[in-house]
Amino acid sequence: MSNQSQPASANSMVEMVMDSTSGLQKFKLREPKGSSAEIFLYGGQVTSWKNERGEELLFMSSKAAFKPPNPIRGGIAICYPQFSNMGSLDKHGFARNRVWSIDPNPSLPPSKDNTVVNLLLKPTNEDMKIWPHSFELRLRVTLEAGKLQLTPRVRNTDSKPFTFTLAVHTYLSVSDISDVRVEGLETLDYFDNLLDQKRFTEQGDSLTFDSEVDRVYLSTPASLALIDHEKKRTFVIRKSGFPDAVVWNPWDKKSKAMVDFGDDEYMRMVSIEAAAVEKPITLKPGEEWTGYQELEVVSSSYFSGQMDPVNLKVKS
Ligand SMILES: O=P(O)(O)OC[C@H]1O[C@H](O)[C@H](O)[C@@H](O)[C@@H]1O
Repeated sequence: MSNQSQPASANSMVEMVMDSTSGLQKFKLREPKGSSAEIFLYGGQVTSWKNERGEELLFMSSKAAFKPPNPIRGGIAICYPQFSNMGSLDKHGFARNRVWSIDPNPSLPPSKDNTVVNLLLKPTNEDMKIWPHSFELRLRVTLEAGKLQLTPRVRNTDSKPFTFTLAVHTYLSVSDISDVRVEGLETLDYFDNLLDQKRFTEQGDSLTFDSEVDRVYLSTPASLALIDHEKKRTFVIRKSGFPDAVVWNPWDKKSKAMVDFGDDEYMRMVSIEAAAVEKPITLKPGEEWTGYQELEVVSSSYFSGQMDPVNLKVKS
């Protein structure tokens, strides 16, 4: 068995277990300070990230179907090789509907504490029929105290170039959608998926929610922040390799239309996704692309909406 099933250090642990409810295989990670994460081989999907007090930081729907070939409604999914309906494939591509494997050759330097899982997805013959490009999609998930890091990589193992879009579809858990704000998107242009992907410019000081939101923000900064007033908690989303950021909340009507989502669950989640959407990525044979998304959770007492997400300081 891979060394990923062994204790990584004295107090950190990576083990592979069978999820008793779904019968699917998953990794359980625990780092020395006591925070934990779970990653399913199905979809390469992160389904849980808990702080050291055992509080869940990601949103997972109570109606999520852990039954292939359905995508899992919540956690963090990799949308590849197509974001949303921007191509001929089913929405968000097929990576989230496939069983990934353990990456035998992650070829990345080991991380400090080593609470890491390395996954790999290669196309099947069936996949090649709908998307005829040979690739290796890797995902490294690293858990540190207060931080969850995802490093997706795509290698072209074909003899001709191919082009893809990719998003790290992250459902963050919030106390009340009406009481949170996203900072870092001010003055940016976005495509509004609710208005035929027309381009607009963000006018507000920060993004708040009082109706359905489904936007692709363009040329976004390396850090964004989601401030949860009631929980006095801030998620900092740091990213590289991803120029865009998708922000999504289905609100009440769409929630009712989704079979794997509770009618009121939109109140307790917001999806913020590091994404490469506006300018699809082209890889020549042998080339590799690397992206990175880090989530950090910090306690916050910022009520002014004036936080600088890069430095985690209140702007003067
Ligand atoms: O229902 P799903 O296929 O999982 O997609 C859920 C959502 O994902 C993204 O955030 C898109 O921008 C939305 O348009 C979509 O509704």
